[in-house]
Amino acid sequence: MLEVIHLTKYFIHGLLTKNITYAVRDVSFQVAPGKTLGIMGASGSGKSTLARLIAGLLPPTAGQVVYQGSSLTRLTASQRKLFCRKLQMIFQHPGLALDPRQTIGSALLEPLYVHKLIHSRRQGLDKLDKLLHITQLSPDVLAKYPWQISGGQAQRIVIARALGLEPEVIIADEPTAMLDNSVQAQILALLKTVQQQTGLSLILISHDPDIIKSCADHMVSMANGKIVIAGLPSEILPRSGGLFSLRQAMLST
Ligand SMILES: Nc1ncnc2c1ncn2[C@@H]1O[C@H](COP(=O)(O)OP(=O)(O)OP(=O)(O)O)[C@@H](O)[C@H]1O
Repeated sequence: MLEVIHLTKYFIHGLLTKNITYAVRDVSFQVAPGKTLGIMGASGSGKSTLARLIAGLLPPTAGQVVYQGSSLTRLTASQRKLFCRKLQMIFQHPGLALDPRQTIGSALLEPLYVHKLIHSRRQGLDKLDKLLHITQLSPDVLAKYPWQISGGQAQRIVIARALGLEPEVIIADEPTAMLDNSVQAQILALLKTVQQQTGLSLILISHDPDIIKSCADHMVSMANGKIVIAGLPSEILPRSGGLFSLRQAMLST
């Protein structure tokens, strides 16, 4: 269980007069294993700052993130390393998450060695096989560089790299914002399938009500750093009247 308890983050800026921006204010929620929490909100409402706080990439001004009963701020160095493996983040621009000088194969293998999840070339190849299978990528992608693949393939690779570390929580910050509708549906269906197979918790940040309605079990909506609405997406979000039904597209992938 992941718990966010009265989390607050403000930034102080300005040289002569100190200005304070409250990016996240007194935010609390829980995400159970196997469940998806959707986070919506306009630009600047605090979604990405909240994601970075949960991932431990930013220290909170107040409040805490508790994972499996332990507060992030009180983890020992080895617990922290394990938490960094168990919580993975996926961002909007998969291309930026991949080093242009590194082949895809090497990008997938490196974190497995760093976290000592593989100890030999044979184990590495077996693991790569499994990851390519789960993310429906062809083996010839392994020899390519990030600039030789499509945006959809790049996001699958980023997901494969995250899954290789056997995460229990994934925070996906607008993971499909740069992709066209059909690829978007494939990537979301992939995340859903993996969640059903592994029971991981998913925090899905999106400004798109169709995505939240199709994927999230619960949702919160943020404004000015605060949660202003929380509940079931089906009760909070209006019916989709669009021509493109994301749920149908996801089911047909
Ligand atoms: N490092 C920082 N220093 C100062 N202010 C910051 C910093 N990071 C974020 N902010 C401010 O905090 C507020 C929330 O920003 P944040 O990026 O979390 O919003 P967001 O909802 O993710 O926006 P978007 O959807 O555009 O990515 C904004 O007013 C932003 O300018």
